[in-house]
Amino acid sequence: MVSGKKFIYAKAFSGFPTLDNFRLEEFELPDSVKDGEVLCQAEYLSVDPYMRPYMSRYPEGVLMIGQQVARVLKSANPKYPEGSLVCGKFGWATHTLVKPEDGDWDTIFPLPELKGQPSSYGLGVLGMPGNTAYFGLLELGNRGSDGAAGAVGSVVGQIAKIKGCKVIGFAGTQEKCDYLVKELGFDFAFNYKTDDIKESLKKAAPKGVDCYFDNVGGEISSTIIGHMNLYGRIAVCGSISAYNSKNMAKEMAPIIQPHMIFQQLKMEGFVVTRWADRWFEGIKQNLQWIEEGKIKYTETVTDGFENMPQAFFDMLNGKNTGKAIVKV
Ligand SMILES: NC(=O)C1=CN([C@@H]2O[C@H](COP(=O)(O)OP(=O)(O)OC[C@H]3O[C@@H](n4cnc5c(N)ncnc54)[C@H](OP(=O)(O)O)[C@@H]3O)[C@@H](O)[C@H]2O)C=CC1
Ligand SMILES: CCCCCC(=O)/C=C/[C@H]1[C@H](O)CC(=O)[C@@H]1CCCCCCC(=O)O
Repeated sequence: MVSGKKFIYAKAFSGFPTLDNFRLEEFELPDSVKDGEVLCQAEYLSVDPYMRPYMSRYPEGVLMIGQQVARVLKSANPKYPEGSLVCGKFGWATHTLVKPEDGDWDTIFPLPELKGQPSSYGLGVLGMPGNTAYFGLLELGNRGSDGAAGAVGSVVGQIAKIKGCKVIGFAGTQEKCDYLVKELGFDFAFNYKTDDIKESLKKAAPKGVDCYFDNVGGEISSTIIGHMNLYGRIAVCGSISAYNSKNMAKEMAPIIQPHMIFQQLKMEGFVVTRWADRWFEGIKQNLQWIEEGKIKYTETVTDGFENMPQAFFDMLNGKNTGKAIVKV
């Protein structure tokens, strides 16, 4: 018998996740596939911030959610030949039997041609996080990012540079700040754990901030918003500063409304799937920028499927630079 492994969401998250929240199980793989079915084997799995807040929508006992790049092991579906690579929302599992339906690209789609870039980039700059940066920035905002050294923020800042903006990033270590400025070409990067946000902004943006790409929420965001110029724009992408809170709805941050009113700011939240119909445009453009050397990208790779929870904790703790990935 050949078996696969999967992580079950065993106990609801409360505060920062722990090993108790997960249970590793084995399951039997089918010997063959039926008409239309595909059996996939994970090669790379993604650990993302959304997994922490999104799991509150699910009961205990379900498979942990998530996306992966997988190889087709067995196929009875001509769109997914054996040996080809797919991107699948298959959860934290080493193997997945799926029957792709027409139009259900959200569950599985063939990994696009990445022209020699690592297939794992399909979970990062050439996938959901890269598209979040591309559409979120170009459709809703511009310039300035926090959570800047991660999968989304690192691309946001580089696209903003491509578009001729002055870019300021915030990240949690001096090494990440050095990486943003020296490697990625940000104009300024500050350590939000040690630098005073107001003083940093006075130095880097003495005339104020026009646009803000918000990945973190909370006090830092309120401070940045308080430094924004007339008619400034805020793209609200995430609020990771509160994802591990026991009660996110009760988190307190300085009130932003007076500044929003007097500076007549425009703030808009988004989920990247809003641009599902343009998904491959984002991937194609980010790939072109990588090939032209205009976007640089890095990953923090954890080896071993069994280490999925640890990789998840590490990402939430800021141990990753660029995209946090698990290699099976
Ligand atoms: N709206 C949408 O459609 C999407 C939204 N998102 C959001 O974008 C944000 C970034 O995601 P992604 O790039 O994948 O993740 P990252 O690769 O940036 O990883 C998460 C990072 O967040 C930082 N972080 C952790 N805790 C805090 C905190 N309390 N305050 C500030 N920073 C913190 C850490 O870096 P550090 O060392 O700097 O602290 C960590 O490395 C998240 O909020 C996510 O939910 C992502 C995809 C789609
Ligand atoms: C307060 C929570 C904000 C979370 C913001 C965020 O990170 C959103 C990420 C989504 C993105 O917009 C598109 C996605 O793919 C991310 C979420 C995917 C959830 C899938 C859940 C279903 C499943 O896999 O079973």
